[in-house]
Amino acid sequence: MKVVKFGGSSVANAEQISKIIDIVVSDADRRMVVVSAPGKRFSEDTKVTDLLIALGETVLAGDDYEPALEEVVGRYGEIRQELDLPETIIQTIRADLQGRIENRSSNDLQFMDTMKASGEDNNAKIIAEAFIKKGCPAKYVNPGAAGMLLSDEFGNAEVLPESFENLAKLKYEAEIIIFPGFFGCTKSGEVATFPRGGSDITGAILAAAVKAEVYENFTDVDSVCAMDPRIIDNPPAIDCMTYREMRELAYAGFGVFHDEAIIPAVHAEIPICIKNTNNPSAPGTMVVPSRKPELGSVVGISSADGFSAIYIDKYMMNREVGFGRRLLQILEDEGIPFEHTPSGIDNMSVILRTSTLSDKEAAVLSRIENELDPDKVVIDHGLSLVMVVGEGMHYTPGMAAKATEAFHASGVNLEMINQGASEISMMFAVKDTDRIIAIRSLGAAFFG
Ligand SMILES: Nc1ncnc2c1ncn2[C@@H]1O[C@H](COP(=O)(O)OP(=O)(O)O)[C@@H](O)[C@H]1O
Ligand SMILES: N[C@@H](CC(=O)OP(=O)(O)O)C(=O)O
Repeated sequence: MKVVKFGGSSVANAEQISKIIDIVVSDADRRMVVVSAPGKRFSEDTKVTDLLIALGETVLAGDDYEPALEEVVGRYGEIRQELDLPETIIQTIRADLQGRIENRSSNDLQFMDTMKASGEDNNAKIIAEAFIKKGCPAKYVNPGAAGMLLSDEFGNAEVLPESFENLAKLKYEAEIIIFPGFFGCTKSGEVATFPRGGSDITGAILAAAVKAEVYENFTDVDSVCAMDPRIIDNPPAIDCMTYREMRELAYAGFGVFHDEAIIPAVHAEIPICIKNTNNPSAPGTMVVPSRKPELGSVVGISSADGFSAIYIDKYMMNREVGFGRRLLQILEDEGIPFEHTPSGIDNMSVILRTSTLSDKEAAVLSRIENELDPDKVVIDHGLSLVMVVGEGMHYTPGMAAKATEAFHASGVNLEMINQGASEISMMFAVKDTDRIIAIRSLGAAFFG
């Protein structure tokens, strides 16, 4: 059995939906289909999830939400018309959205999740109808009813372990399952969503639950590229990579696959194949537990902006037992996760996502000053992380030198390096303004 996930670009309009039906019916093993909400039909278009966020925010602001609601309904209306499905579907979708608004929770985050989740939920219902109309027995399955249980961190939920056993039962269904991605429900029955891009996570959970032979993730590129194709023209394609490589690259900027979607696949050892809905015969990129890399080879280079660094200097820090723990405790108390902590004998830095600091920055600074008595503490913003990743980098001398020479030659100032924490990656922090040039210079150094 194969679990297949189609991203927003693959289900953005009737033409794309017709392609996904052909892809599914062309292989009898493709029994479970996870779908996203309609994505962008052209580059300046707006994803339905973003329209739903705008609708939810209009409702919360107490403004007239009818135009925003009609814009969402209009997107489904166009799909329905082109697929020649009954008009009643659109009335049902409008009533569904009205119901979500009228019965809204007093918890704004939970309400927003209910609105966001409707994107995939209503699309899955339409797509199931489209399969049936083409004579292919298919069935919409509601994630909550099927036992996709999530934590109650609305907008950032995680799967609960019992979900896997609940969802395993779906493999006995006779029809092709059409399963909306991106959401599930909490133990108390409230809708909760994964982080943005989370339909990839739904697909991986289902694949692990039913012990699929492969998790096929269909998107709009032939393969994962060694660098973001939006930054570099014609980057090399990746035929095969490991879970670890994909996780590291996805975590820092490879938008093509969600980094958290790797975990369920790793646990169940399900290979992932990333393929193109617009060119399904292309082999795609395989993501597998292990591979034999060429020594010294790099598989990919990714980058992401939106990071900050806390720099702390304190003479004799190395003698102060518990300094690091107390620093991290302050972040824990404030609910701030950290990404990297490079340290020296008298200094320690913590890299974190700027969005997680938000309004807590002053409190964090004052606690560090009062509780850790540093010689100096500063918080720097506007940083990007650049990751160079490859199983082949392990035990290969000269990899960092090659990267720093490339930075030097292109005038990129390095703010921080973290090498060795992970044996398959090097992390470089640079100013946001240097990110693109940093990627291009590394690309030239490692891929020619
Ligand atoms: N390293 C990469 N390789 C391929 N595509 C990438 C990479 N980094 C970013 N992308 C972008 O990811 C896009 C596909 O991801 P996404 O928009 O989430 O697709 P979907 O609509 O299928 O969910 C591609 O169109 C491409 O622009
Ligand atoms: N629709 C959701 C979830 C998702 O995974 O979408 P996509 O497959 O278009 O990345 C989002 O936009 O975040």
